[in-house]
Amino acid sequence: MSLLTKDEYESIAAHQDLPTGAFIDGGYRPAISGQVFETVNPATGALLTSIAACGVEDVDFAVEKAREAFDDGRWSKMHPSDRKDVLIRLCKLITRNARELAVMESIDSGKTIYDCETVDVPETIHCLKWHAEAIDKIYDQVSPASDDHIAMVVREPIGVVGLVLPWNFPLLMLAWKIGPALAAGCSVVVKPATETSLTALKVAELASEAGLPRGVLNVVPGGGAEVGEPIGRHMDIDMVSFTGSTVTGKKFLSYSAESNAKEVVLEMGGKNPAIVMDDAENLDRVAAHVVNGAFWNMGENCSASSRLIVHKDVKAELLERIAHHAKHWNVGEPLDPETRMGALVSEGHYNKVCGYLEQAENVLIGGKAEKGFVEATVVEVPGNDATLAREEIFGPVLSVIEVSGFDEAISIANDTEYGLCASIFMANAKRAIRGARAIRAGTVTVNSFGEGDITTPFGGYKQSGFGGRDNSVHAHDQYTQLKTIWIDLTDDEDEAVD
Ligand SMILES: NC(=O)C1=CN([C@@H]2O[C@H](COP(=O)(O)OP(=O)(O)OC[C@H]3O[C@@H](n4cnc5c(N)ncnc54)[C@H](OP(=O)(O)O)[C@@H]3O)[C@@H](O)[C@H]2O)C=CC1
Ligand SMILES: CCCCCC/C=C/C(=O)O
Repeated sequence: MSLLTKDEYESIAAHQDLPTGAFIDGGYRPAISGQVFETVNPATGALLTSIAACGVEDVDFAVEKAREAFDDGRWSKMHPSDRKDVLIRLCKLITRNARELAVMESIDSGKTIYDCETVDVPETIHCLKWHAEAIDKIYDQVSPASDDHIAMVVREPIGVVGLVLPWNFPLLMLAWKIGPALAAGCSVVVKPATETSLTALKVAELASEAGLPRGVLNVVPGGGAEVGEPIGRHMDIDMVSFTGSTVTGKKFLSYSAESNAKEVVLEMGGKNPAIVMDDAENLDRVAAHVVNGAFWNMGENCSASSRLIVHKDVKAELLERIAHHAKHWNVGEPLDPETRMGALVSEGHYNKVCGYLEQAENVLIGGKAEKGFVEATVVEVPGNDATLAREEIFGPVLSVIEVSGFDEAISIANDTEYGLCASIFMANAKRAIRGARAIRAGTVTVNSFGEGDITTPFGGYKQSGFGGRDNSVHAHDQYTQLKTIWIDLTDDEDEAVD
Protein backbone atom coordinates (compact mmCIF):
# COMPACT_ATOMS: atom_id res chain seq x y z
CA MET A 1 0.00 0.00 0.00
CA SER A 2 1.55 3.31 -0.99
CA LEU A 3 1.03 6.02 1.57
CA LEU A 4 -0.38 9.49 0.89
CA THR A 5 0.97 12.81 2.14
CA LYS A 6 -0.14 14.36 5.42
CA ASP A 7 -2.16 16.97 3.50
CA GLU A 8 -3.95 14.27 1.56
CA TYR A 9 -4.80 12.37 4.75
CA GLU A 10 -6.04 15.57 6.36
CA SER A 11 -8.23 16.21 3.36
CA ILE A 12 -9.77 12.72 3.66
CA ALA A 13 -10.35 13.30 7.36
CA ALA A 14 -12.02 16.66 6.69
CA HIS A 15 -14.45 15.20 4.16
CA GLN A 16 -15.35 11.95 5.89
CA ASP A 17 -18.90 11.02 6.81
CA LEU A 18 -18.60 9.65 10.33
CA PRO A 19 -21.17 7.25 11.74
CA THR A 20 -23.28 8.63 14.56
CA GLY A 21 -25.94 6.02 15.29
CA ALA A 22 -25.94 2.62 16.91
CA PHE A 23 -26.08 -0.14 14.29
CA ILE A 24 -28.87 -2.53 15.26
CA ASP A 25 -30.99 -4.88 13.15
CA GLY A 26 -29.37 -3.86 9.90
CA GLY A 27 -29.43 -0.08 10.20
CA TYR A 28 -28.29 2.99 12.08
CA ARG A 29 -30.56 4.33 14.79
CA PRO A 30 -30.30 6.84 17.63
CA ALA A 31 -30.15 5.70 21.24
CA ILE A 32 -33.65 5.05 22.59
CA SER A 33 -33.02 7.75 25.21
CA GLY A 34 -31.95 10.18 22.47
CA GLN A 35 -28.69 10.81 24.32
CA VAL A 36 -25.33 11.23 22.61
CA PHE A 37 -21.69 11.42 23.62
CA GLU A 38 -18.92 13.37 21.95
CA THR A 39 -15.90 11.71 20.44
CA VAL A 40 -12.75 13.79 19.95
CA ASN A 41 -9.49 13.47 18.08
CA PRO A 42 -7.00 12.91 20.92
CA ALA A 43 -4.18 14.41 18.87
CA THR A 44 -5.90 17.79 18.45
CA GLY A 45 -8.74 17.83 20.96
CA ALA A 46 -11.09 18.64 18.07
CA LEU A 47 -14.64 17.33 18.23
CA LEU A 48 -15.15 14.63 15.59
CA THR A 49 -18.83 13.90 16.03
CA SER A 50 -21.53 12.93 18.51
CA ILE A 51 -22.52 9.28 18.77
CA ALA A 52 -25.62 7.57 20.17
CA ALA A 53 -25.05 7.02 23.89
CA CYS A 54 -26.84 3.72 24.29
CA GLY A 55 -28.12 2.21 27.51
CA VAL A 56 -29.71 -0.93 28.83
CA GLU A 57 -32.83 -0.53 26.68
CA ASP A 58 -30.70 -0.42 23.49
CA VAL A 59 -28.80 -3.52 24.65
CA ASP A 60 -32.14 -5.29 25.23
CA PHE A 61 -33.32 -4.32 21.76
CA ALA A 62 -30.06 -5.43 20.11
CA VAL A 63 -30.12 -8.76 21.96
CA GLU A 64 -33.76 -9.32 20.97
CA LYS A 65 -32.86 -8.77 17.31
CA ALA A 66 -29.72 -10.92 17.60
CA ARG A 67 -31.77 -13.71 19.19
CA GLU A 68 -34.42 -13.55 16.45
CA ALA A 69 -31.67 -13.76 13.84
CA PHE A 70 -30.01 -16.68 15.59
CA ASP A 71 -33.15 -18.67 16.22
CA ASP A 72 -34.63 -18.39 12.73
CA GLY A 73 -31.34 -19.61 11.27
CA ARG A 74 -30.90 -16.80 8.72
CA TRP A 75 -27.16 -16.93 9.48
CA SER A 76 -26.62 -19.78 11.92
CA LYS A 77 -28.11 -22.30 9.50
CA MET A 78 -27.04 -20.68 6.25
CA HIS A 79 -24.98 -23.07 4.11
CA PRO A 80 -21.34 -22.79 5.23
CA SER A 81 -20.08 -21.85 1.79
CA ASP A 82 -22.69 -19.07 1.56
CA ARG A 83 -21.63 -17.77 4.98
CA LYS A 84 -18.07 -17.81 3.76
CA ASP A 85 -19.04 -15.85 0.63
CA VAL A 86 -20.71 -13.12 2.70
CA LEU A 87 -17.63 -12.67 4.89
CA ILE A 88 -15.32 -12.66 1.88
CA ARG A 89 -17.52 -9.94 0.36
CA LEU A 90 -17.14 -8.01 3.62
CA CYS A 91 -13.34 -8.31 3.27
CA LYS A 92 -13.57 -6.93 -0.25
CA LEU A 93 -15.66 -3.98 0.94
CA ILE A 94 -13.20 -3.27 3.76
CA THR A 95 -10.41 -3.39 1.18
CA ARG A 96 -12.30 -0.93 -1.01
CA ASN A 97 -12.78 1.36 2.00
CA ALA A 98 -9.37 0.69 3.51
CA ARG A 99 -8.07 4.23 3.28
CA GLU A 100 -11.20 5.75 4.75
CA LEU A 101 -11.13 3.23 7.62
CA ALA A 102 -7.43 3.87 8.28
CA VAL A 103 -7.99 7.62 8.54
CA MET A 104 -11.09 7.14 10.72
CA GLU A 105 -9.13 4.84 13.03
CA SER A 106 -6.23 7.27 13.28
CA ILE A 107 -8.27 10.38 14.08
CA ASP A 108 -10.45 8.51 16.58
CA SER A 109 -7.63 6.82 18.51
CA GLY A 110 -4.42 8.84 18.03
CA LYS A 111 -2.76 5.85 16.34
CA THR A 112 -0.42 6.68 13.49
CA ILE A 113 -1.75 6.58 9.97
CA TYR A 114 1.37 4.56 9.17
CA ASP A 115 0.26 1.75 11.52
CA CYS A 116 -3.40 2.03 10.53
CA GLU A 117 -2.49 1.70 6.84
CA THR A 118 0.18 -0.98 7.20
CA VAL A 119 -1.00 -3.05 10.17
CA ASP A 120 -4.47 -2.41 11.57
CA VAL A 121 -6.53 -2.36 8.38
CA PRO A 122 -4.61 -5.08 6.44
CA GLU A 123 -4.49 -7.34 9.51
CA THR A 124 -8.22 -6.82 10.01
CA ILE A 125 -8.89 -7.98 6.46
CA HIS A 126 -6.45 -10.88 6.80
CA CYS A 127 -8.09 -12.01 10.04
CA LEU A 128 -11.65 -11.86 8.72
CA LYS A 129 -10.62 -13.64 5.53
CA TRP A 130 -8.79 -16.37 7.42
CA HIS A 131 -11.81 -17.17 9.59
CA ALA A 132 -14.16 -16.93 6.59
CA GLU A 133 -12.01 -19.41 4.66
CA ALA A 134 -12.09 -21.80 7.62
CA ILE A 135 -15.90 -22.00 7.68
CA ASP A 136 -16.21 -24.83 5.17
CA LYS A 137 -13.01 -26.59 6.19
CA ILE A 138 -13.60 -27.49 9.81
CA TYR A 139 -14.92 -31.01 10.44
CA ASP A 140 -16.72 -32.48 13.40
CA GLN A 141 -15.64 -35.75 15.01
CA VAL A 142 -16.79 -39.32 15.46
CA SER A 143 -15.72 -40.76 18.79
CA PRO A 144 -14.06 -44.18 19.16
CA ALA A 145 -17.24 -45.64 20.65
CA SER A 146 -18.06 -49.37 20.47
CA ASP A 147 -19.12 -51.12 17.30
CA ASP A 148 -22.70 -50.96 18.56
CA HIS A 149 -22.82 -47.18 18.53
CA ILE A 150 -21.92 -44.17 16.56
CA ALA A 151 -21.09 -41.19 18.72
CA MET A 152 -20.82 -37.92 16.83
CA VAL A 153 -19.13 -35.02 18.57
CA VAL A 154 -20.37 -31.90 16.86
CA ARG A 155 -19.77 -28.23 17.44
CA GLU A 156 -22.76 -25.91 17.36
CA PRO A 157 -22.71 -22.10 17.47
CA ILE A 158 -23.11 -20.97 21.05
CA GLY A 159 -25.86 -18.48 20.19
CA VAL A 160 -25.98 -14.76 20.95
CA VAL A 161 -22.57 -13.41 21.85
CA GLY A 162 -21.55 -10.15 23.54
CA LEU A 163 -18.22 -8.69 22.44
CA VAL A 164 -16.75 -5.94 24.61
CA LEU A 165 -13.79 -4.21 22.99
CA PRO A 166 -10.81 -2.06 24.01
CA TRP A 167 -9.60 1.18 22.41
CA ASN A 168 -6.02 0.22 21.52
CA PHE A 169 -6.76 -1.80 18.35
CA PRO A 170 -10.40 -0.92 17.68
CA LEU A 171 -10.66 -2.50 14.23
CA LEU A 172 -8.31 -5.39 14.78
CA MET A 173 -9.86 -6.49 18.09
CA LEU A 174 -13.27 -6.27 16.42
CA ALA A 175 -11.96 -8.61 13.72
CA TRP A 176 -10.34 -10.96 16.25
CA LYS A 177 -13.79 -11.39 17.86
CA ILE A 178 -16.34 -11.15 15.03
CA GLY A 179 -14.19 -13.23 12.63
CA PRO A 180 -14.55 -16.52 14.52
CA ALA A 181 -17.94 -15.64 16.09
CA LEU A 182 -19.61 -15.00 12.73
CA ALA A 183 -17.75 -17.92 11.17
CA ALA A 184 -19.22 -20.16 13.86
CA GLY A 185 -22.73 -18.93 13.00
CA CYS A 186 -23.35 -16.80 16.08
CA SER A 187 -25.19 -13.49 16.21
CA VAL A 188 -23.26 -10.76 17.99
CA VAL A 189 -23.78 -7.60 20.01
CA VAL A 190 -20.60 -5.53 20.00
CA LYS A 191 -19.73 -2.80 22.48
CA PRO A 192 -16.79 -0.77 21.18
CA ALA A 193 -14.75 1.33 23.62
CA THR A 194 -16.25 4.78 24.14
CA GLU A 195 -13.11 6.49 22.86
CA THR A 196 -13.05 4.53 19.60
CA SER A 197 -16.49 3.55 18.32
CA LEU A 198 -16.32 4.81 14.74
CA THR A 199 -14.69 1.99 12.80
CA ALA A 200 -16.76 -0.78 14.41
CA LEU A 201 -19.91 1.06 13.34
CA LYS A 202 -18.57 1.48 9.81
CA VAL A 203 -17.68 -2.23 9.57
CA ALA A 204 -21.22 -3.16 10.64
CA GLU A 205 -22.55 -0.97 7.83
CA LEU A 206 -20.20 -2.64 5.34
CA ALA A 207 -21.20 -6.09 6.60
CA SER A 208 -24.81 -5.27 5.90
CA GLU A 209 -23.84 -4.12 2.39
CA ALA A 210 -21.97 -7.42 1.98
CA GLY A 211 -25.18 -9.34 2.61
CA LEU A 212 -24.89 -10.19 6.29
CA PRO A 213 -28.52 -10.66 7.36
CA ARG A 214 -29.95 -8.03 9.66
CA GLY A 215 -29.66 -8.63 13.37
CA VAL A 216 -26.52 -10.75 13.06
CA LEU A 217 -23.96 -8.00 13.72
CA ASN A 218 -25.14 -5.24 16.03
CA VAL A 219 -22.90 -2.46 17.36
CA VAL A 220 -24.10 -0.66 20.48
CA PRO A 221 -21.91 2.32 21.43
CA GLY A 222 -21.96 3.71 24.95
CA GLY A 223 -20.26 3.56 28.32
CA GLY A 224 -18.97 0.59 30.27
CA ALA A 225 -21.62 0.92 32.98
CA GLU A 226 -24.41 1.72 30.52
CA VAL A 227 -23.72 -0.87 27.80
CA GLY A 228 -20.87 -3.15 28.93
CA GLU A 229 -22.44 -4.17 32.22
CA PRO A 230 -25.92 -4.82 30.74
CA ILE A 231 -24.24 -7.07 28.17
CA GLY A 232 -22.39 -8.90 30.94
CA ARG A 233 -25.60 -9.34 32.95
CA HIS A 234 -28.00 -10.08 30.07
CA MET A 235 -30.08 -13.21 30.62
CA ASP A 236 -30.31 -13.93 26.89
CA ILE A 237 -26.65 -13.57 25.95
CA ASP A 238 -24.97 -16.98 25.88
CA MET A 239 -21.36 -15.92 25.95
CA VAL A 240 -19.18 -12.81 26.35
CA SER A 241 -15.72 -12.29 24.94
CA PHE A 242 -13.88 -9.29 26.40
CA THR A 243 -10.55 -7.59 25.80
CA GLY A 244 -9.36 -4.87 28.15
CA SER A 245 -8.02 -4.33 31.63
CA THR A 246 -7.82 -7.07 34.24
CA VAL A 247 -9.91 -5.01 36.66
CA THR A 248 -12.82 -4.72 34.25
CA GLY A 249 -12.39 -8.23 32.87
CA LYS A 250 -12.89 -9.78 36.29
CA LYS A 251 -16.22 -7.96 36.62
CA PHE A 252 -17.58 -10.10 33.79
CA LEU A 253 -17.10 -13.17 35.97
CA SER A 254 -19.36 -11.59 38.60
CA TYR A 255 -21.88 -10.46 35.99
CA SER A 256 -22.04 -14.00 34.67
CA ALA A 257 -22.34 -15.59 38.10
CA GLU A 258 -25.09 -13.14 39.05
CA SER A 259 -27.08 -13.63 35.83
CA ASN A 260 -27.27 -16.70 33.59
CA ALA A 261 -23.83 -18.32 34.05
CA LYS A 262 -22.93 -17.30 30.52
CA GLU A 263 -19.55 -18.41 29.19
CA VAL A 264 -16.87 -15.75 29.65
CA VAL A 265 -13.61 -15.36 27.74
CA LEU A 266 -11.23 -12.68 28.96
CA GLU A 267 -8.15 -11.27 27.27
CA MET A 268 -6.63 -8.87 29.77
CA GLY A 269 -3.51 -6.99 30.74
CA GLY A 270 0.18 -7.82 30.66
CA LYS A 271 3.54 -6.80 32.08
CA ASN A 272 5.53 -8.69 29.56
CA PRO A 273 9.24 -9.44 30.03
CA ALA A 274 11.92 -9.29 27.35
CA ILE A 275 14.89 -11.29 28.64
CA VAL A 276 18.31 -10.58 27.12
CA MET A 277 21.08 -12.92 28.25
CA ASP A 278 24.83 -12.43 27.98
CA ASP A 279 25.14 -14.80 25.02
CA ALA A 280 22.53 -12.95 22.94
CA GLU A 281 23.79 -12.54 19.38
CA ASN A 282 23.68 -9.29 17.43
CA LEU A 283 22.70 -6.84 20.16
CA ASP A 284 21.75 -4.27 17.58
CA ARG A 285 19.05 -6.55 16.21
CA VAL A 286 17.97 -7.43 19.76
CA ALA A 287 17.66 -3.72 20.56
CA ALA A 288 15.48 -3.17 17.49
CA HIS A 289 13.12 -5.93 18.69
CA VAL A 290 13.04 -4.64 22.26
CA VAL A 291 12.28 -1.10 21.10
CA ASN A 292 9.58 -2.29 18.74
CA GLY A 293 8.05 -4.42 21.50
CA ALA A 294 8.03 -1.57 23.99
CA PHE A 295 7.05 1.44 21.86
CA TRP A 296 4.97 0.16 18.96
CA ASN A 297 1.44 1.59 19.19
CA MET A 298 2.78 3.99 21.87
CA GLY A 299 3.03 1.02 24.22
CA GLU A 300 -0.78 0.86 24.24
CA ASN A 301 -0.60 -2.84 23.71
CA CYS A 302 -1.41 -5.63 26.14
CA SER A 303 1.46 -7.61 24.64
CA ALA A 304 4.00 -4.75 24.83
CA SER A 305 7.41 -5.74 26.23
CA SER A 306 7.36 -3.36 29.15
CA ARG A 307 10.02 -5.06 31.32
CA LEU A 308 13.56 -5.48 30.02
CA ILE A 309 15.34 -8.13 32.09
CA VAL A 310 18.94 -7.84 30.98
CA HIS A 311 22.15 -9.60 31.96
CA LYS A 312 24.59 -7.17 33.60
CA ASP A 313 27.39 -8.02 31.13
CA VAL A 314 25.45 -6.81 28.07
CA LYS A 315 23.35 -4.12 29.69
CA ALA A 316 25.48 -1.08 28.82
CA GLU A 317 25.90 -2.02 25.18
CA LEU A 318 22.26 -2.99 24.78
CA LEU A 319 21.06 0.31 26.27
CA GLU A 320 23.32 2.22 23.91
CA ARG A 321 21.77 0.44 20.97
CA ILE A 322 18.26 0.86 22.37
CA ALA A 323 18.92 4.62 22.58
CA HIS A 324 19.94 4.58 18.93
CA HIS A 325 16.83 2.68 17.80
CA ALA A 326 14.46 4.68 20.02
CA LYS A 327 15.40 7.80 18.01
CA HIS A 328 13.57 6.34 15.03
CA TRP A 329 10.36 6.21 17.05
CA ASN A 330 9.54 9.85 16.49
CA VAL A 331 6.52 11.42 18.13
CA GLY A 332 4.37 13.53 15.85
CA GLU A 333 1.05 14.20 14.22
CA PRO A 334 -0.70 10.86 13.67
CA LEU A 335 -1.78 11.78 10.12
CA ASP A 336 1.82 12.46 9.07
CA PRO A 337 2.98 9.20 7.43
CA GLU A 338 6.50 9.80 8.78
CA THR A 339 5.26 9.67 12.40
CA ARG A 340 5.87 6.43 14.31
CA MET A 341 4.28 7.41 17.65
CA GLY A 342 1.02 9.32 17.73
CA ALA A 343 -1.14 10.62 20.56
CA LEU A 344 -2.24 8.56 23.54
CA VAL A 345 -5.89 7.65 23.28
CA SER A 346 -7.35 10.24 25.67
CA GLU A 347 -6.49 12.99 28.09
CA GLY A 348 -7.38 10.71 30.99
CA HIS A 349 -5.05 7.99 29.79
CA TYR A 350 -2.28 10.51 29.06
CA ASN A 351 -2.57 11.79 32.65
CA LYS A 352 -2.35 8.23 33.94
CA VAL A 353 0.84 7.54 31.97
CA CYS A 354 2.33 10.89 33.11
CA GLY A 355 1.59 9.85 36.70
CA TYR A 356 3.80 6.79 36.18
CA LEU A 357 6.53 8.91 34.55
CA GLU A 358 6.58 11.13 37.65
CA GLN A 359 7.50 8.07 39.72
CA ALA A 360 10.58 7.34 37.59
CA GLU A 361 13.76 8.00 39.59
CA ASN A 362 16.27 7.17 36.88
CA VAL A 363 15.21 8.04 33.34
CA LEU A 364 17.78 6.62 30.92
CA ILE A 365 16.19 7.59 27.62
CA GLY A 366 13.38 10.02 26.70
CA GLY A 367 10.91 11.00 29.39
CA LYS A 368 9.26 13.96 27.67
CA ALA A 369 5.48 14.21 27.72
CA GLU A 370 3.43 17.05 26.27
CA LYS A 371 -0.21 17.66 25.37
CA GLY A 372 -1.22 14.04 24.94
CA PHE A 373 2.03 12.81 23.36
CA VAL A 374 4.71 10.81 25.21
CA GLU A 375 8.24 10.12 24.03
CA ALA A 376 9.77 6.64 23.94
CA THR A 377 11.07 6.32 27.51
CA VAL A 378 13.42 3.88 29.23
CA VAL A 379 13.71 3.92 33.01
CA GLU A 380 15.96 1.95 35.32
CA VAL A 381 14.04 0.49 38.27
CA PRO A 382 15.60 -0.65 41.54
CA GLY A 383 14.07 -4.11 41.19
CA ASN A 384 11.03 -6.05 40.11
CA ASP A 385 9.06 -4.84 43.13
CA ALA A 386 9.01 -1.25 41.85
CA THR A 387 5.58 -0.01 40.79
CA LEU A 388 6.93 0.69 37.30
CA ALA A 389 7.95 -2.96 37.01
CA ARG A 390 4.68 -4.36 38.32
CA GLU A 391 1.80 -2.27 36.97
CA GLU A 392 0.59 -2.13 33.40
CA ILE A 393 1.38 1.43 32.27
CA PHE A 394 0.00 1.05 28.73
CA GLY A 395 2.29 3.80 27.46
CA PRO A 396 5.75 3.95 25.87
CA VAL A 397 7.67 3.23 29.06
CA LEU A 398 10.21 0.41 29.32
CA SER A 399 11.46 -0.56 32.79
CA VAL A 400 14.96 -2.04 32.98
CA ILE A 401 15.89 -4.71 35.53
CA GLU A 402 19.45 -6.00 35.76
CA VAL A 403 20.16 -9.69 36.46
CA SER A 404 23.26 -11.87 36.86
CA GLY A 405 22.05 -15.21 35.53
CA PHE A 406 19.48 -17.19 33.58
CA ASP A 407 17.56 -18.69 36.51
CA GLU A 408 17.24 -15.28 38.11
CA ALA A 409 15.94 -13.86 34.82
CA ILE A 410 13.26 -16.56 34.51
CA SER A 411 12.27 -16.15 38.13
CA ILE A 412 11.81 -12.38 37.71
CA ALA A 413 9.96 -12.88 34.42
CA ASN A 414 7.46 -15.07 36.30
CA ASP A 415 7.22 -12.74 39.28
CA THR A 416 4.09 -10.94 38.05
CA GLU A 417 0.36 -11.39 38.34
CA TYR A 418 0.21 -11.36 34.53
CA GLY A 419 1.15 -13.99 31.95
CA LEU A 420 0.37 -12.79 28.47
CA CYS A 421 3.61 -12.69 26.46
CA ALA A 422 7.37 -12.90 26.90
CA SER A 423 10.48 -12.93 24.76
CA ILE A 424 13.90 -14.45 25.27
CA PHE A 425 17.03 -13.37 23.43
CA MET A 426 19.96 -15.79 23.77
CA ALA A 427 22.15 -18.00 21.61
CA ASN A 428 22.00 -21.17 23.69
CA ALA A 429 19.00 -22.80 22.05
CA LYS A 430 18.49 -25.54 24.64
CA ARG A 431 18.38 -23.02 27.47
CA ALA A 432 16.13 -20.70 25.47
CA ILE A 433 13.62 -23.51 24.93
CA ARG A 434 13.83 -24.48 28.60
CA GLY A 435 13.16 -20.82 29.41
CA ALA A 436 10.21 -20.67 27.00
CA ARG A 437 8.73 -23.70 28.77
CA ALA A 438 9.38 -22.28 32.23
CA ILE A 439 7.77 -18.90 31.62
CA ARG A 440 4.10 -18.90 32.52
CA ALA A 441 2.72 -16.92 29.60
CA GLY A 442 0.45 -17.61 26.63
CA THR A 443 3.02 -16.63 24.00
CA VAL A 444 6.81 -16.81 24.33
CA THR A 445 8.95 -15.71 21.40
CA VAL A 446 12.61 -16.67 21.04
CA ASN A 447 15.08 -14.19 19.53
CA SER A 448 12.25 -11.91 18.39
CA PHE A 449 9.31 -9.89 19.68
CA GLY A 450 5.84 -10.71 18.43
CA GLU A 451 2.38 -12.00 19.08
CA GLY A 452 2.49 -14.91 16.65
CA ASP A 453 0.05 -14.56 13.78
CA ILE A 454 -3.49 -15.45 12.81
CA THR A 455 -2.60 -19.16 12.84
CA THR A 456 -1.51 -19.18 16.50
CA PRO A 457 -3.71 -18.89 19.60
CA PHE A 458 -3.38 -15.63 21.52
CA GLY A 459 -4.27 -15.25 25.18
CA GLY A 460 -2.89 -15.26 28.65
CA TYR A 461 -1.98 -17.31 31.67
CA LYS A 462 -2.74 -16.12 35.21
CA GLN A 463 -4.54 -12.75 35.38
CA SER A 464 -3.92 -12.04 31.70
CA GLY A 465 -6.52 -14.41 30.41
CA PHE A 466 -9.43 -16.67 31.10
CA GLY A 467 -11.55 -19.15 29.26
CA GLY A 468 -10.25 -19.24 25.71
CA ARG A 469 -8.01 -17.85 23.03
CA ASP A 470 -8.26 -15.37 20.17
CA ASN A 471 -6.85 -16.21 16.73
CA SER A 472 -6.31 -19.60 15.04
CA VAL A 473 -8.91 -22.37 14.83
CA HIS A 474 -8.88 -22.44 18.65
CA ALA A 475 -10.70 -19.09 18.59
CA HIS A 476 -13.69 -20.89 17.07
CA ASP A 477 -13.99 -23.01 20.22
CA GLN A 478 -15.06 -19.93 22.23
CA TYR A 479 -18.08 -19.41 20.03
CA THR A 480 -19.27 -22.99 19.81
CA GLN A 481 -20.40 -25.66 22.21
CA LEU A 482 -19.88 -29.38 21.97
CA LYS A 483 -22.80 -31.73 21.50
CA THR A 484 -22.65 -35.50 21.62
CA ILE A 485 -25.09 -37.32 19.37
CA TRP A 486 -25.16 -40.94 20.47
CA ILE A 487 -26.72 -43.41 18.05
CA ASP A 488 -27.54 -46.95 19.08
CA LEU A 489 -26.89 -49.46 16.27
CA THR A 490 -28.09 -52.60 18.04
CA ASP A 491 -31.15 -54.48 16.78
CA ASP A 492 -34.00 -55.20 19.19
CA GLU A 493 -33.06 -58.89 19.44
CA ASP A 494 -29.49 -57.96 20.45
CA GLU A 495 -30.72 -56.27 23.58
CA ALA A 496 -31.16 -58.26 26.77
CA VAL A 497 -34.01 -56.19 28.11
CA ASP A 498 -36.36 -57.99 30.54
N1 LIG B 1 -5.58 -5.80 27.47
C1 LIG B 1 -5.82 -4.80 26.69
O1 LIG B 1 -5.75 -4.96 25.52
C2 LIG B 1 -6.20 -3.48 27.24
C3 LIG B 1 -5.83 -3.08 28.50
N2 LIG B 1 -6.20 -1.85 28.94
C4 LIG B 1 -5.74 -1.47 30.27
O2 LIG B 1 -6.83 -0.94 30.97
C5 LIG B 1 -6.53 0.35 31.44
C6 LIG B 1 -7.79 1.17 31.49
O3 LIG B 1 -8.31 1.33 30.19
P1 LIG B 1 -9.89 1.24 29.97
O4 LIG B 1 -10.28 1.77 28.68
O5 LIG B 1 -10.55 1.87 31.14
O6 LIG B 1 -10.10 -0.34 29.92
P2 LIG B 1 -11.32 -1.19 30.35
O7 LIG B 1 -10.90 -2.55 30.57
O8 LIG B 1 -12.06 -0.54 31.44
O9 LIG B 1 -12.25 -1.10 29.03
C7 LIG B 1 -12.40 -2.14 28.09
C8 LIG B 1 -13.85 -2.21 27.67
O10 LIG B 1 -14.67 -2.53 28.81
C9 LIG B 1 -15.69 -1.55 28.96
N3 LIG B 1 -16.01 -1.36 30.36
C10 LIG B 1 -15.48 -0.46 31.22
N4 LIG B 1 -16.02 -0.60 32.45
C11 LIG B 1 -16.92 -1.61 32.37
C12 LIG B 1 -17.79 -2.22 33.28
N5 LIG B 1 -17.86 -1.84 34.55
N6 LIG B 1 -18.57 -3.23 32.85
C13 LIG B 1 -18.52 -3.63 31.57
N7 LIG B 1 -17.72 -3.08 30.64
C14 LIG B 1 -16.92 -2.09 31.03
C15 LIG B 1 -15.07 -0.32 28.34
O11 LIG B 1 -16.07 0.63 28.06
P3 LIG B 1 -15.70 2.19 28.00
O12 LIG B 1 -14.83 2.35 26.83
O13 LIG B 1 -16.97 2.86 27.82
O14 LIG B 1 -15.01 2.50 29.29
C16 LIG B 1 -14.40 -0.91 27.12
O15 LIG B 1 -15.31 -1.17 26.10
C17 LIG B 1 -5.47 0.86 30.49
O16 LIG B 1 -4.71 1.85 31.05
C18 LIG B 1 -4.70 -0.39 30.24
O17 LIG B 1 -3.79 -0.60 31.27
C19 LIG B 1 -6.96 -1.04 28.19
C20 LIG B 1 -7.37 -1.38 26.94
C21 LIG B 1 -6.97 -2.62 26.35
C1 LIG C 1 -0.58 -7.43 14.27
C2 LIG C 1 -0.74 -8.02 15.62
C3 LIG C 1 -1.27 -7.06 16.61
C4 LIG C 1 -1.41 -7.71 17.91
C5 LIG C 1 -1.98 -6.82 18.93
C6 LIG C 1 -2.27 -7.60 20.12
C7 LIG C 1 -2.84 -6.76 21.17
C8 LIG C 1 -3.88 -7.12 21.84
C9 LIG C 1 -4.43 -6.26 22.88
O1 LIG C 1 -3.82 -5.26 23.26
O2 LIG C 1 -5.48 -6.62 23.36
